[in-house]
Amino acid sequence: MSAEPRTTIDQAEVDRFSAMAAEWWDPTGKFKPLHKINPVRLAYIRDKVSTHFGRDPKGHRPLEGLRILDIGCGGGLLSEPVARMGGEVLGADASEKNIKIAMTHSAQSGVPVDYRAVTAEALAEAGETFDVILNMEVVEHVADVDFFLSTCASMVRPGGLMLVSTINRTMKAAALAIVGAEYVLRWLPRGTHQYEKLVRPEEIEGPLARSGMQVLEMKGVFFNPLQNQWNLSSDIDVNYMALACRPGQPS
Ligand SMILES: C[S@@+](CC[C@H](N)C(=O)[O-])C[C@H]1O[C@@H](n2cnc3c(N)ncnc32)[C@H](O)[C@@H]1O
Ligand SMILES: [Mg+2]
Repeated sequence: MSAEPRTTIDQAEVDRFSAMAAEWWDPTGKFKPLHKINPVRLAYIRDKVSTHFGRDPKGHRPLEGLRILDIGCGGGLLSEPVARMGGEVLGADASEKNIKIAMTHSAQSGVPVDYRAVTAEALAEAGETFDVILNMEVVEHVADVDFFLSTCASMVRPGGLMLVSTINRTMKAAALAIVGAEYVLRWLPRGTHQYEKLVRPEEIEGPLARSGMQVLEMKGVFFNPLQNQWNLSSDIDVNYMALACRPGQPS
């Protein structure tokens, strides 16, 4: 008897996102926190990716010609603005419903993105490779973090980058990102994040290093209630992003 193939899909998680799919592009809906955090993470992506590839971050289309995978793209909140910066974006999500919403939105806005309802393991199996992989707010929702990250890393070309954002598994994150955001402020539906599924920095660094990648920096992202906005921070106890590269020359 053969063993079940290894999968990154946690079906209950994918179903939860599918059930909310109609709200992806509503800035006041269930994905409001992602809309609010978008400016700071898009600026970070633009800066880091364009600088790494020798482009001018202030240029018109600084990501022109780079092949970019947005894994777990949801409704495309990142895929579209990254495509506007010139990236050739493949938006992949395990939920067909999310992909349908993303396709409809991109058809309406006229921003081309190659959306596909596939997993990272299916893309890797098909031999796909990328200059940049955006892995934003997904690791805390998958079935097998190690397999998910190493599969994504295997698709990063020499000289390429991967960005991973998630929530740290700390008491501070439980207080702010779960109790605060889901129960007190009600920014997110209850049950969006489970404490055990949150991901520590070393749990990202480990599989990436074993896949031959080098973590260049970890950056915190913190909500400032006085400014009512998210900013970069040196505190990685709650929300944070990891930037990693595969050594080598970009082709
Ligand atoms: C919190 S959303 C993040 C959406 C987007 N990356 C963003 O930051 O705006 C997580 C997404 O990951 C998707 N997802 C969960 N498990 C996945 C898997 N194993 N492979 C691909 N996508 C997955 C969900 O369907 C959902 O759309
Ligand atoms: Mg999340």
